[in-house]
Amino acid sequence: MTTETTTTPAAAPAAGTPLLEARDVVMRFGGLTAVGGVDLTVNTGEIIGLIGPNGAGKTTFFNCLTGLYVPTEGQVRYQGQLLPPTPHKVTQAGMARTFQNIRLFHNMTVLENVLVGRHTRTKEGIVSAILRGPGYRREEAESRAKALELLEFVGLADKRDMLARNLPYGEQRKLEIARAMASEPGLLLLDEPTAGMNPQETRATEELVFAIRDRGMAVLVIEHDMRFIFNLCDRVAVLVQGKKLVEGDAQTVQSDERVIAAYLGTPMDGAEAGTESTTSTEENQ
Ligand SMILES: Nc1ncnc2c1ncn2[C@@H]1O[C@H](COP(=O)(O)OP(=O)(O)OP(=O)(O)O)[C@@H](O)[C@H]1O
Repeated sequence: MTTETTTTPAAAPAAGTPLLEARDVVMRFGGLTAVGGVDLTVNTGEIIGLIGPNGAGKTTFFNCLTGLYVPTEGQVRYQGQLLPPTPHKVTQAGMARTFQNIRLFHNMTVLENVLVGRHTRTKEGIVSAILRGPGYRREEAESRAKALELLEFVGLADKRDMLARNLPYGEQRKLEIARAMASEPGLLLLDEPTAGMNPQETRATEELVFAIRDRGMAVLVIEHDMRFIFNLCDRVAVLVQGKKLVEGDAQTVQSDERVIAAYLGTPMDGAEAGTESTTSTEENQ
C-alpha cells in the first residue's frame, strides 16, 4: 500500500545543461546581509567550488539552496523548477547535501545511516511497513542492496555493522557522503568535506568526488583547502562579504588580484586560505 507520495526524479538531463540556477539570492538576518545577491549556475557533469573567507556567506548560501532557509530575495531553480520550501522536498527533487558539522545518527550502524538516506526514494508507507507486506519487503531489499553498494563505493563496506560514532572522523565524513548519495541526487552539495582530515584523507576525498561525478552527479563544494579546490573544480566562485567577487576556472581565480588580496594571499602559498578554523561550530550549519 502506498500511503505517501514521492517525487519521481526527473530523467537525467543531457550533459552540460543547467541543473541548479540561483538568481540574485539575498539572505538577511535582521540588519545583517549574509548573502547579498548571488547568482550561480551548476550544470550537469560539473564540479563547482565555492570559496571565501570565514563569514563570507558560503554556508548561508548553501542553506538557501537546500531549503533550510527561504531566501529573503531571489530565486533558486533545480532542473527549471522553483525550489521547494523544505529540505525534505529539496532532497526529493534531486539535491542532497552534507554538513560542515557532521550530522550522523551516532547510535545507529553505518549501514542504518545510509538506509535513512534512502527514505526519500521509498514509496511504501507506514501501514505497509507495519504489516511487512511484499511491496515493503521488496523495497527494503532494494534499499539494502543500494546502501551496501554505496558503502562499497566510499570504502566502508567492511564497517557496515559498526556504530557510526565509533568511526574515525574522516570515515564519518565519507559516511555522510554515502548517506547523501543514497537519495540518488542529481546534485550533491558538500560543505567542507575535508575539514579535520589529514592530507592523505584529503587526497582520497578528491578521488572520491571525481568518482561521484563519474557516476553522473554534479557536485557543488565549499572548502577552505585550496589545493583540493583547484585540483578538483571546473569552476570556482569566490564569495566575499556575501557577494560574488569572481567566478572562473582555477587559473582565472588564482591569478585574480582581488581574490589574492581578499582571500588567498600569495597564490597556493599553503593548503588553506583565509580561515581561522575549518571546523567551526556555528549555529547555522
Ligand atoms: N542564523 C543566523 N543568524 C544571524 N546571523 C547569521 C546566521 N547564520 C549566519 N549568520 C551570519 O552570516 C554571515 C555569513 O555566515 P556563514 O556561516 O554563511 O559564512 P561562511 O562563509 O560559511 O563562513 P565559514 O567559512 O566560517 O563557515 C556571518 O556574519 C554569520 O555570523
